[in-house]
Amino acid sequence: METPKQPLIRIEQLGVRFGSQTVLRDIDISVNRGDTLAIIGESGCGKTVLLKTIMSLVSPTKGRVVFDDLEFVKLRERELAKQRLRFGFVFQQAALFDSLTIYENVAFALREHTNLPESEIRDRVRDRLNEVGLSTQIVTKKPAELSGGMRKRVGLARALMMEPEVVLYDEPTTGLDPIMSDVINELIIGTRERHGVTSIVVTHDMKSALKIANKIVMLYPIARLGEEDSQILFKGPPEAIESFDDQRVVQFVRGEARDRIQEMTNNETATTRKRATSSSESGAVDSTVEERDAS
Ligand SMILES: Nc1ncnc2c1ncn2[C@@H]1O[C@H](COP(=O)(O)OP(=O)(O)OP(=O)(O)O)[C@@H](O)[C@H]1O
Repeated sequence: METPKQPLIRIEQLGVRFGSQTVLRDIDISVNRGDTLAIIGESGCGKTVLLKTIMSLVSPTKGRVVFDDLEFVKLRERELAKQRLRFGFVFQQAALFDSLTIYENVAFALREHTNLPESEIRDRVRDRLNEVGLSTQIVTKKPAELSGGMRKRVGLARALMMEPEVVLYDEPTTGLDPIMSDVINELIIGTRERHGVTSIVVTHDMKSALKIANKIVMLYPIARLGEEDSQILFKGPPEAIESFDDQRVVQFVRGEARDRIQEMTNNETATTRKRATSSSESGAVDSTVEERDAS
């Protein structure tokens, strides 16, 4: 009998806290080789923190992340740096070096981490740029001379240069028009098909999540949960999320605010009252309350 495949990434009972603020609580997720996992959820629920914890840029307060049987937090700096080369990142703002040309940006990791001859590096830069639909005519330009969509594609080309096994995307379609968003979706799908990479995509973009992912995890902000509630509202294939029986999930998928505006107003009023009470108790004048009331 065939032994079941071990997931490539195992996130087990993960918790992350910053001071008194708990951001992630009891998170269990497994990602198989070749999966595209989309992590969705409203602003501030901890998506980016989760991505950073996977890379050990943030340390867990509880639980662990295991990548290919390795716990990054237990590795020495040098070994950690080596293992991180198995990952590629596509950051929200493309995070290119402004003072470097596009060529220098895309070639950067190869120049830093390999002894490849410049001719080989040039060929790879050309191939990767072509793969994301960019011509080599842009190589002498600086990032500021490109559109947002072009910069994101340069960011993807750069992330692929070291032939990573896993690509992490943080909000890859944010700030792009619907056509360019779909170009990025197609590139994420194409990258997985061509290079067999495993992808983890943090996104607000439901359309994108439904199109690119074979697994979706929806997180919820801890502050809105009871102590015993699970922070993962949904975990499963995209086809199951649209008919999922949880109003919080339905609202997010449909992009409906419903009672949220009232709720935000109530929270704001409660905060203002609390400030007013404490300042009148201390005899001080609370200018914040006056400013808020006036607006
Ligand atoms: N290094 C840090 N120190 C303290 N608090 C942090 C740190 N990083 C993130 N946080 C807090 O953790 C919470 C979750 O942040 P995170 O960036 O993961 O949210 P998100 O779901 O990605 O939001 P968005 O969709 O708006 O990008 C926020 O309240 C944020 O202020």
